Amino acid sequence: MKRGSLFIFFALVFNIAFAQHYEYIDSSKVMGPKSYAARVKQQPELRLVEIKKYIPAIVLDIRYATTNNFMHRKMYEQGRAFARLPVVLALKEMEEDLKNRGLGLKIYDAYRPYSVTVKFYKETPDTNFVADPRKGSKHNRGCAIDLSLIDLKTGKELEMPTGFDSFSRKAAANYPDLPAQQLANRELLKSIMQAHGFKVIATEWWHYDFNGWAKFPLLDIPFETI
Ligand SMILES: C[C@@H](N)C(=O)N[C@H](C)C(=O)O
Ligand SMILES: [Zn+2]
Repeated sequence: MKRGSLFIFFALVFNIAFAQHYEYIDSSKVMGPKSYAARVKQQPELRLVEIKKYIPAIVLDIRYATTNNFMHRKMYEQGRAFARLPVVLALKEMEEDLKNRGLGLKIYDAYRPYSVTVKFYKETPDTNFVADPRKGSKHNRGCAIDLSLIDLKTGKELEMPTGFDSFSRKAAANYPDLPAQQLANRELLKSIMQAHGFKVIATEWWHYDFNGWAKFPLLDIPFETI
């Protein structure tokens, strides 16, 4: 065998041996760090960016970087929030609108690596509240944000129907039987998010998908490599 062919042969064997394989999905549907880097070189306008860098005043409460979450353990090494550039630009516009009303944003979660979605599902296989890893989550595409509103004067969250990740009926985006102030706050969040290109999911008042999410592939990239 010629040297060139030998090199290609070993490169292929190496790739097959070390490529990431997933239990629930065709592995070619999930981008790892290498293929993501190649893709964003061609389309930098679709890259993941750190939300704080674009919106410094945004408040982060990244629950999966703490033990205060439904898994009761740290799922992320770092309490950081990333999303695709168009998502972050929409959030930035929204934050500017909100500032004029004395309100701000608090983020609980944004881009989430696919392998974390798999861990969620294995422990809580309830697809009302946790994405099915056969399809992946919009979070894995860098196109979903879990968030709430805060009062800029006090820094406190506006009163909402439930806490974050309360996997209950009351958490539904249209749950009707609530105190007037909670309903008003939830609906305010909904109308502002809709006006900026986001859509709430039926089961969780805090979870918003960015319109056009389907053109962004699923990713499994740790925060440290972004
Ligand atoms: C786990 C919860 N915060 C969430 O994001 N649920 C949706 C359905 C998801 O996993 O995409
Ligand atoms: Zn979510």
